[in-house]
Amino acid sequence: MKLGRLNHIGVATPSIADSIVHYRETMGATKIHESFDLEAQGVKVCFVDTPGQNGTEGTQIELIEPLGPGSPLANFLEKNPAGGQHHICFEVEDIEDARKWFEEQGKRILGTTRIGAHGTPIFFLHPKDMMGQLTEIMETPKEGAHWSN
Ligand SMILES: CC[C@@H](C(=O)O)C(=O)SCCNC(=O)CCNC(=O)[C@H](O)C(C)(C)COP(=O)(O)OP(=O)(O)OC[C@H]1O[C@@H](n2cnc3c(N)ncnc32)[C@H](O)[C@@H]1OP(=O)(O)O
Ligand SMILES: [Co+2]
Repeated sequence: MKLGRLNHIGVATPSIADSIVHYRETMGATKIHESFDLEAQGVKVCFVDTPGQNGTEGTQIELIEPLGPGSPLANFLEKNPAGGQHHICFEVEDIEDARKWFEEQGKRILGTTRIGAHGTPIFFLHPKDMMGQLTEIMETPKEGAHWSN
């Protein structure tokens, strides 16, 4: 498996509305997308784009707020009521190859491969197996490709 670009940093927040004000007014972000509900993942999502430099592609902050009972963010926000950095997400060319790569190393994969907020397949790796970092792996978006659960 070859590691691809950093797609996003997931930031848990008790209020996307408050976080938008923070990113716009304190951080000077100019490209903040409309938020949307991702019920299957138990989160409300809002992307904040950060521009690239010297020809490199920028990346995104993925603001996530709990949605509904049993959200995967519930415990995290209980421990960190103000929110904070929750996960990092890297792209890979082939999600099944990546899954095998991590499985062969004995890393715990959290649940199934499913469709994430960017419309491509994703899976999560347990933070305790990943140097303390909850890690999301996502297949690189490809023109014309369409995935569904
Ligand atoms: C927007 C959609 C999608 C996308 O397309 O980008 C997303 O990003 S969705 C993001 C939200 N979804 C997920 O996080 C799914 C995967 N997460 C999980 O399966 C669980 O949240 C978890 C990581 C297994 C934690 O489960 P939980 O029930 O909350 O367990 P604990 O609180 O007991 O935690 C166990 C242990 O792990 C530490 N921990 C928990 N979360 C994190 C974290 N985000 N980063 C680092 N460490 C984390 C926690 O502190 C516990 O450690 P100890 O206290 O030492 O036991
Ligand atoms: Co994510």
